[in-house]
Amino acid sequence: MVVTNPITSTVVLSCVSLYYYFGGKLTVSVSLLVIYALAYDSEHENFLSENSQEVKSLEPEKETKKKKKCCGGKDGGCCSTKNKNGAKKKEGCCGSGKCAPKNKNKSSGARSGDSEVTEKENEKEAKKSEFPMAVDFTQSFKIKGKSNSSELSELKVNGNNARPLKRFAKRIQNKKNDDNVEVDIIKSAMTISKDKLLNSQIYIFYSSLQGAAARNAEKAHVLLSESKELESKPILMNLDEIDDLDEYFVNTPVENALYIFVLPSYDSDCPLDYFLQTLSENFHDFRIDKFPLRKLVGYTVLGLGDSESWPEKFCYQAKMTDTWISKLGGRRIFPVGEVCVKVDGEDKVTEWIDLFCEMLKDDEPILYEYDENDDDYEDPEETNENDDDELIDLEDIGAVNNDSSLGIKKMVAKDSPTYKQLTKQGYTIVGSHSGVKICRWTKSDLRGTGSCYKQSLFNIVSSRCMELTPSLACSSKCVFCWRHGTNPVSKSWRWEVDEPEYILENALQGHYSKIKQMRGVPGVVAERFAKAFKVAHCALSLVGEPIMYPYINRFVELLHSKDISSFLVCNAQHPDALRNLGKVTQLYVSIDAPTKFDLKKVDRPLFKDFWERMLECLDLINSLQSHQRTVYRLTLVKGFNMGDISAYADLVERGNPCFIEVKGATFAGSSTGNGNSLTMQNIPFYEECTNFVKEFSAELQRRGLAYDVAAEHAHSNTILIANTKFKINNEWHTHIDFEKFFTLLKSGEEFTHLDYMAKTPEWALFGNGGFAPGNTRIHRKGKKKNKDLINETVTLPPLPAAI
Ligand SMILES: Cc1cc2nc3c(=O)[nH]c(=O)nc-3n(C[C@H](O)[C@H](O)[C@H](O)COP(=O)(O)O)c2cc1C
Ligand code: SF4
Repeated sequence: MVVTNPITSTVVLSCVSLYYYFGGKLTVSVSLLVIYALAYDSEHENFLSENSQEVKSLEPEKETKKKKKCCGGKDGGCCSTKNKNGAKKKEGCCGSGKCAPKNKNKSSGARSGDSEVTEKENEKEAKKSEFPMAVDFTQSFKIKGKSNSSELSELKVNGNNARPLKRFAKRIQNKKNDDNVEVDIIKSAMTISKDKLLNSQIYIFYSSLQGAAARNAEKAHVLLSESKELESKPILMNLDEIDDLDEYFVNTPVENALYIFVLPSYDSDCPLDYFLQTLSENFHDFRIDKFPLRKLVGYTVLGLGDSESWPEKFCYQAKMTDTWISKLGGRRIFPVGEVCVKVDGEDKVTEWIDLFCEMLKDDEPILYEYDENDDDYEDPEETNENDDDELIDLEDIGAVNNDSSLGIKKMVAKDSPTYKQLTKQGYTIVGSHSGVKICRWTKSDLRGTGSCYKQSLFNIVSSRCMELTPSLACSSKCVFCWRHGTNPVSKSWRWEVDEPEYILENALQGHYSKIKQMRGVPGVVAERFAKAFKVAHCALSLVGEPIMYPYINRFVELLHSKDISSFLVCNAQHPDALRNLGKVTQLYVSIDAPTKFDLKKVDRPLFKDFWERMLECLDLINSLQSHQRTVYRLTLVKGFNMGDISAYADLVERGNPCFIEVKGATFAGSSTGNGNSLTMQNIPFYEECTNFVKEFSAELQRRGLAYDVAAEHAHSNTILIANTKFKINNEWHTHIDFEKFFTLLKSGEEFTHLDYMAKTPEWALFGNGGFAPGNTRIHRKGKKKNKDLINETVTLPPLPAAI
């Protein structure tokens, strides 16, 4: 029996309850039911009889119920209710008010002949109706906007909504991030204008009291006038003779103007004061466009001064000019030159002008802003979101590649997600398996704010260092790796191989192109910038395992033939490659943990016999490769590998390296996606690193091993323990004499690490901080100063960001 009337349902339920209550006294219940039915019937005619009819006509009723729902048709769909005879009783549309014809026909034969007039009446009636209209709420859960059939089918096919919906959201997020990245790139790396710099009209402004600036401005004028590539002859102008400075510094004389300033500095009254005052006033004058000089194609400043007599105010007015022109919207297209007329002479001016002329021909994008924080580590969120969707573990690909039917593949093909990911992170992918990336220390050194720790420990100048790997693939997945496993992993080489010549040529090109982009960044030191175009060192590390590259020896030889020193870092997992390695300037072995158990935890190596492999490598360091300058690199991760000093000492005893470089890990964000669960708690403080090193050194000495703490670079939590054979006459010689290295190499004679060492400077010795003189230390906002590091630190006033 089907009971639909709510009152009836209540009565029946009551009866059943009473039946049970009275212990199955059916008679009582039935009598109560009959009494109620009689009473109800007298009030509602034929209640029982009508209900019995309803039961009989079950199928038509079903249809009636169905039609009470919104038809969900186009234009809002039609809603209708019918009376018990099946005739139209009430009608309403939940959307536009139009009834979809399909449903009209279906609902009843009586509807087929309805006229438009009737429809309108019905609409009115529906509006008057007190009953709520039926609404299909399933529509509310559909994804808004343009439907994407593939997304929807993905949702359907999967069956489990959680995962695809997450992926869907992720992709939307990716899209958003991609857009942001694009905007940022456009903002920070835009070229000056659509026109080439060579098509611009150059104005050379100078101011001079004693003639030096006038002479050098004239020199620039002559050199630029001789250039056949410049479309217009440059114009030379004495700032002090311009009647109305606004003609040039509020308005611009022509549309394609490019300004060069050749300026002295005077700490006493001079005409330049008026010029600088005018610029400052213009900047603060609310009636003037805030950035009037954005109309310029670009500008640059060459300062002349005297660094001996005015070290504190060296070229300060040239720097002020740079600041104001930039504040007024000018785009710096070349680093500010600072020439000391006493020390450098006028050759340096010529050098600056020559390089400037070279740069005019370049279409390379120019960075106008540079945030050092960008280089520290990638945004973990950004990296993580692609972990499971896009990045492919190349070990797995390797397995696929073993299928001979597929042939040898490229390690990182141009159209692969890994390629996209790595280039997004700033890598220049060279060929199919090498990468080059300008390191943050290179940028920092270019800006005069300090080199990396390898300068204090070994004499590497960061602005002349290229960071490169000939193998983006690695055989470990270290927890502290700043790539978060975005690089390919594999135990052995399974890919196409590029020739060393090709890699080096293109890597240098990629490196120089990134250096060029730095020419507009505030603070770039022109002299370092010029020298950066002659790479002197190559750090073969970056990401991946360089020693896996089959032609690593040929590659290193090629570097040396160009007077580029080689610093090769290996992960101690490839003893065969290490056995065959030729001479390198310095050979690193990463010792990421002192015990088998810890090493597995930290490095997550792919090899099952990883521990035996490492020990074999250490034996090689102590035998076949003992002629090399060998370094153990320890990366300290709190809670992972800082405990067992005695076990570390065992490894030192085994390999007997020249140096032990101890470095606190840097936080590269944590990522659960690839098992990297590091947090800031795992990053040791400098004091913890120094304590570790002192204990370590004491343990080595206790065993009769000749090691002691030698140098440091406190800024990057790095300390060097050296074998005391590098202490000559009680003075540490941990630095490298590069000239000597190349001379020895070219001589063809055999030589060892003891033949090209150089004295460690005072500032680099342990306890002195290791911050190289000639640089300005900048403390980042919010970063607590370490009381041990207060020597030679200056906090610079913020430079205006160029527009
Ligand atoms: C009185 C005086 C003050 C100076 N003040 C500075 C100074 O503050 N900073 C600086 O770098 N050079 C300073 N210099 C050096 C000049 O800037 C330098 O000699 C410059 O080449 C002069 O250019 P000019 O011959 O075109 O006037 C000063 C020189 C003099 C004579
Ligand atoms: S040695 Fe390494 S950290 Fe230092 S500048 Fe070169 S690439 Fe950068």
